[in-house]
Amino acid sequence: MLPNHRFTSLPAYAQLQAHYDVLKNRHLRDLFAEDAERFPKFTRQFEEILLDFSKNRITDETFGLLLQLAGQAGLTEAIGKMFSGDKINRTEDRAVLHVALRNRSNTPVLVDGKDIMPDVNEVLAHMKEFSERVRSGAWKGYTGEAITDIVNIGIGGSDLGPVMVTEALKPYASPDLRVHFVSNVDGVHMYETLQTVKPETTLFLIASKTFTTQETMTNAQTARQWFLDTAKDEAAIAKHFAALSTNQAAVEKFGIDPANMFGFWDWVGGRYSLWSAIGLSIALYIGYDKFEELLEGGHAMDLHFQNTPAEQSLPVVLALIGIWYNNFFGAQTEAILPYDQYMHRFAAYFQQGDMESNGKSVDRDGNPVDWQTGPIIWGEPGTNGQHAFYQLIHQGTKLIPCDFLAPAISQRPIGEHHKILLANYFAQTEALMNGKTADEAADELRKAGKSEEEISFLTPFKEFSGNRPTNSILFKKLTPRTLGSLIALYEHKIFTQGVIWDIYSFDQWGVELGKQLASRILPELQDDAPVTTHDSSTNGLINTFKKLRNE
Ligand SMILES: O=P(O)(O)OC[C@H]1O[C@@H](O)[C@H](O)[C@@H](O)[C@@H]1O
Repeated sequence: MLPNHRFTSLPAYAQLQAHYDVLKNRHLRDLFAEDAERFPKFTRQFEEILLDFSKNRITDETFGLLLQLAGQAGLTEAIGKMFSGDKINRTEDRAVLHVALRNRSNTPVLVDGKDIMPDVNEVLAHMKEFSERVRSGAWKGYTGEAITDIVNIGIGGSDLGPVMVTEALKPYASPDLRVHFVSNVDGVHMYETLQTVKPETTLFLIASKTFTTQETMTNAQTARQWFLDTAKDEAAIAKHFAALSTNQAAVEKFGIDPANMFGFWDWVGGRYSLWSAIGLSIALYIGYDKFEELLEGGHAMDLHFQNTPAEQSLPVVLALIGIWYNNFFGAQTEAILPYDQYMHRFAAYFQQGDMESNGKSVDRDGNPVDWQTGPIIWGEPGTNGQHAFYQLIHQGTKLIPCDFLAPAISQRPIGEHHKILLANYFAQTEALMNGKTADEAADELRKAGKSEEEISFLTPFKEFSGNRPTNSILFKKLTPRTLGSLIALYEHKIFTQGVIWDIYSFDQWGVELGKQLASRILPELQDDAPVTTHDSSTNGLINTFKKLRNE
């Protein structure tokens, strides 16, 4: 169990509050002018990843106080508890051990006194053997043809991680194997996917920790039926369906051969499960060796998080900077902006990772919090975002801390593209920091030949306040190892913030109510009788739906 504390009662909280009152009016331009050492002081390196957090509204004092906050919240102890298999997911009475899935050191990890590493290694060996057979063409479909298409059917954590990673690591993929993801229960998603594949050469992965999720089970049944419409023989299912799950009984009931089941455990949270059997689509797509490199990258970041003092730890730094804006500046959101097209689902992945983990409003004692917890996470790849929503980041009324991520080496070096991309990457954080003063804006207008009257009208619109904070994460190349480290970096950032905010980051009760109500409503949609069992809005909507579908 994690020790409880009131976030706002930590001594450093009050000190930070007082410090904020002084610092809130300081401009980053001045902080840089006063301190030539900001870059060396506020950068941290991990392998081929550089984190520059110097363009944040912090001083040495701020950073020192934030570190004290982490210390007072018992971060070191909490990290120890997670890695040692303590049941820190208290409301579900579970350990939190996605780190064991990528524990390449293979040191024993105990849950209820039993070392779980042999089980982890056994599933990995199964994934290796299976993915190698499929990729080499040794695994045959029911007509004797090799597999050309993988369809992963899953949702939430059983979808977003594999989608994000297979997109990010596309350059490592086999040209002979396509991978598709069906998540939405909207039949359109399944329909469109099935248009592009053939039953004889398709392997379906039914990815569900619980194997009860309505969307996934519905999609899986549809896929099964579609397959049997052609194959005609239930025995053929064994060659075309595999299950990634913790629920063996439900897998068998569905009709999947237990030999094609890849298990994992209740101590793997859905949104932390891409490292588990849920990552089978990744192993199939990029090959098991590359999947292992991804695990190694995650593990290297785990060791860094465990063994590095807080002030040197990249995840801790990211977490503290986030808390500074979230809890003192009142920022509501954080943008994740990768300057790498292959990372186009990275922000979407961490929408679940962060918002499902830290979107909580009771503390670990069950009392309502009176401080802000998890931020709204959003983002799109640069440079697309620049031409869409950056206007608001530069000149809007909201403070939006941003993470800018970019590789030094492109996976696809074509002409001048990467230099242009990176010029934009560097320019944006510089612009957000410095802004443009009214004098600078007026000078530019004067040089462009505008009249004094035009200059005085236009200047306020052309002025940029600047002082808008960013982190820059610059890495050498988006390899499987680096991606693994980047994912683990954000995972541990989320963990650190949850510890400091005194909330439980590894349950997700907030998703249950909607599920319950949907299962109550579904039978009501079976006929056309008007419903009266809900509030007037819900009744009205359901009854309008029933009318519209029959017109
Ligand atoms: O893998 P399962 O059991 O089908 O669950 C899928 C998703 O279901 C959602 O309800 C949960 O909020 C997610 O955390 C989870 O990843």
